This record gives sequence, C-alpha cells and structure tokens, in this order.
Amino acid sequence: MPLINRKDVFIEWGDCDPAGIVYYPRYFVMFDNATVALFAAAGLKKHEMVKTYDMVGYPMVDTGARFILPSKWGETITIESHVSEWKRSSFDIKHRVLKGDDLAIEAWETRVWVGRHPDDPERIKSFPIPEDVKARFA
Ligand SMILES: CC(C)(COP(=O)(O)OP(=O)(O)OC[C@H]1O[C@@H](n2cnc3c(N)ncnc32)[C@H](O)[C@@H]1OP(=O)(O)O)[C@@H](O)C(=O)NCCC(=O)NCCSC(=O)c1ccc(O)cc1
Repeated sequence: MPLINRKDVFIEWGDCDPAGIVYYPRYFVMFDNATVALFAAAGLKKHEMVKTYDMVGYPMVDTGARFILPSKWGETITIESHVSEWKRSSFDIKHRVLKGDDLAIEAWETRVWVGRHPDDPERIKSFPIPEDVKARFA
C-alpha cells in the first residue's frame, strides 16, 4: 500500500465563479498544494529537498482531471494523493477529491525530478529519482 496523504481544503469565495461553483483552474492550484503536502508527509519538505538532493524541483509534464461533482463556497473537500508509478526520472501522481464518501474529481499528474544542466546552469535536466526518495512513499 503506497503512502496516501489526505488534505482537507475549505472552498473559499475567491475559488468560485459567478455560478457559485469552483472555477476549474483553482483545482489545479489545490492539486499542486496536495502534491507538496504528499512529499512533506513523506518527510520531504520542498525547501530542504532541493538542498539535500541538489535538485531544482519536480516540474509538471502532463496533467488532467475528470470532474464528476461540483463544489461550492463553504464546503470542505478532501484530496487524497499518492504516487501511482515511479519511472526513471518521472513519476505519476493520482489525486482523488472526495465530498464525504462521494468521488468528486479524479486527477493525474506526471512530474520529472530535475536538477541543473551540467553544461548550462540556466537550464534544467532530468535526473534519476534517488532510491531513498522512492522508499519514503512505500
Ligand atoms: C522536465 C524536462 C526538463 C525534462 O527534459 P529532459 O531533461 O530532456 O528529459 P527527458 O525528455 O528525457 O524526459 C525525462 C522524463 O520525463 C518524461 N516525460 C517528458 N515529457 C513528458 C510528457 N509530456 N508526458 C509524460 N512523460 C514525459 C520522459 O518520458 C522521461 O521519463 P523517464 O523515463 O522516467 O526518465 C523538460 O521536459 C521540460 O522542461 N518540460 C517542460 C516543463 C514545464 O515547463 N512544466 C510546466 C511548468 S513548471 C512547474 O509546474 C513546476 C512545478 C514544480 C516545480 O518544483 C517546478 C516547476
């Protein structure tokens, strides 16, 4: 069973469109926060991780979502996140948004573990994900 992080998110007024439901780009901000929270739950705080592993970050290369139920101001949703697959330098994350027991959204991301390019520090380049990083999510 992989590490699953659960994050409760209160839906703010500013998250919503004039119809009173969450405007979809706001969810992608919430998913990014959920990924950062998943790494923190694995003991990998972003500002420490970049120093410990001499890396730059884990930029997004693919993402998407399937929206099933809308959410409104004043509601609290729960985002469940886990790493669904590790590859060489890339990895997949799945987010499930729950309203009580009901599935409201399924979302996915592919991110890449990157550091500075050895020939040009202005550029980033993929690097193999350290084994001890992967082990923290088991
Ligand atoms: C990430 C990259 C530097 C990787 O390039 P390279 O170093 O040449 O590596 P590769 O092309 O070999 O790709 C590396 C891996 O990614 C995989 N990859 C690359 N593109 C894709 C896409 N589109 N889909 C799926 N997988 C992909 C590829 O298959 C390789 O997989 P592995 O076998 O696991 O190694 C380059 O693809 C890139 O710059 N892409 C654009 C990234 C971007 O602009 N993202 C959006 C904004 S950044 C962002 O959101 C962010 C979030 C968090 C942060 O900490 C930092 C930034």
